[in-house]
Amino acid sequence: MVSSCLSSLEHGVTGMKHTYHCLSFPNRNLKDISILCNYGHLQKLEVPQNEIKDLSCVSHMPLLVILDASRNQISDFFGFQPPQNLKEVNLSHNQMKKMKDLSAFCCLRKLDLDNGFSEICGLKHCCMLTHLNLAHNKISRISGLDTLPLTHLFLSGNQLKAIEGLETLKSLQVLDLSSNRITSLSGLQTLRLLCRINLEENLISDVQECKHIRDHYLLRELKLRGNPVQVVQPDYRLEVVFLLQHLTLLDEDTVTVEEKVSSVNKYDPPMELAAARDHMTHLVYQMMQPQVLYDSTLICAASPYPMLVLTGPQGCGKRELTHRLCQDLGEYFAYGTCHTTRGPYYGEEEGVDYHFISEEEFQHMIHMGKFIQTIQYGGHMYGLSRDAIEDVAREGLACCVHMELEGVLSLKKSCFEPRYILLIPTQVESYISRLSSRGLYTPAQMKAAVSRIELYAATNRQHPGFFDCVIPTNDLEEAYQKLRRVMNEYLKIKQQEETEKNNSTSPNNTPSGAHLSTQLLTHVFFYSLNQGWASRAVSKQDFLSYR
Ligand SMILES: Nc1ncnc2c1ncn2[C@@H]1O[C@H](COP(=O)(O)OP(=O)(O)OP(=O)(O)O)[C@@H](O)[C@H]1O
Repeated sequence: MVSSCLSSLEHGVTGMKHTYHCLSFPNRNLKDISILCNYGHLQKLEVPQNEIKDLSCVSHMPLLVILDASRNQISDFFGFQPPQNLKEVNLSHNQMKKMKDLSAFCCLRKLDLDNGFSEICGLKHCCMLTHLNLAHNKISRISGLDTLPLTHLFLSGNQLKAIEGLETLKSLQVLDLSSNRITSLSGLQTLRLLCRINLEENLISDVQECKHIRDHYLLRELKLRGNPVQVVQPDYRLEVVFLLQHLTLLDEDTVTVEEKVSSVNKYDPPMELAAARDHMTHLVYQMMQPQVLYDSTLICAASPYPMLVLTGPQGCGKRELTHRLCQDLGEYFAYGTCHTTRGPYYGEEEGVDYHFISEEEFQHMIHMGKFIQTIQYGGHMYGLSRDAIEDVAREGLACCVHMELEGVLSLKKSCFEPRYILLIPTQVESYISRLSSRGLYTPAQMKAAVSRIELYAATNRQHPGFFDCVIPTNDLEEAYQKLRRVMNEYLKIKQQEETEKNNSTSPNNTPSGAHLSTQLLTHVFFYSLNQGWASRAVSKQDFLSYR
């Protein structure tokens, strides 16, 4: 058969048989190709899809570079003398059962062995092997590949349960592990050059597994179709796109710019967007409630209700300063108690530091339209309720609260127009030692808090006027004195004290009158702030109309 093939091939070809460099006989029912022993100059031999059992003729082809004998009946693994330059061998779909030592084939670059092996071995000295196809075998553990310079590895259709033994394959670019029983992507972390991964038809059920390949900046194509994760996680695609921002193809579908934007907006929205959403949520829930007629405490067309917000990174001292200010200037300010889902720290009191409530209660309050703003911080919810402000306002006082930047952004969207004081640590070391001396935070929490200093600083730099005043908090006592000075100045406290002293002899000076005067000055303070810090007297009628 071969000879008839060859003679038909030779027919019309000039030159001698030894001049052939390439012979190709696919699917010709060839059984015996021993005649090819005479073709010593062959560089490429392609005899796929025949019935060949013996490849010993290859021993007579010292110049052979490419051999394709796939889909035959060969059972003898590499049963020929190694041609010195043999680079590509395809012996897939034959009847070989066991791999054997290929040290003599050290020039191999590409090897296809899609057979029935249960163990990988014998490749240790193939120090040029870059492409290896071991698909459709019975391999349950990857081993013996760690010394190879592989760039392409195909192990689909095996019995792998875990990705192990690949850690050292730092040159790997394309990896096919489809149709196995893999549950985790752990083991791929070190393979930073990967640009294509096929994990179809496995047992991956958690999208967070993608975190193992999150830093693979060259990764462009990922296939995860046929894994439980697609069923279990309804937003699977968006979540994968969020975790792997560099992907261009997911499950063979192009990852669009719109998908990338939606995924970021969903899983890590920019602060402004989160604040807008927060504001919208509370507004909508509030509007969905049966109409409540709030007393006019918080509503005044002429000027907004006075509020003071101390903001800054966690543990910078803003809470202590807020409490102290409300204590010292109790005739002007009262503490607006927020709600939180975190449990009380040692020494914290219900209603004093926070209203400590459960997650369900918090959600219920959101749905009842109770909050002005909320944030999630450190895994807990925090929120400022309208009632908390109302309680203070009813006392005729200005509400003083402390909050993180996200809360400020949300509050700025509301009808309230507080004054914002930024308290910022400028000496990181002393900030860290203050945080650790509280004994409340894990190193990760402290790291997160420290990283937010720059967030505040950048906001202050990039948005002049965003904060009304900035006070460094390296030394809390100094910070408080500065805060008091600012407040005294705003409130014209000296001037008021003198006025009160002068009036103390006046028969008309009733206690309620004094209280009113305090309220009036509070109002003056905020009114003047609204007018660009210009001091201005406000008439009693003005004040009463505000009340
Ligand atoms: N309603 C709110 N909106 C936004 N941020 C808030 C709100 N209530 C509290 N926060 C802030 O959430 C952060 C965490 O509060 P928490 O009381 O758990 O922290 P802390 O460790 O005691 O730190 P701090 O001393 O700064 O309050 C703090 O920065 C706090 O100011």
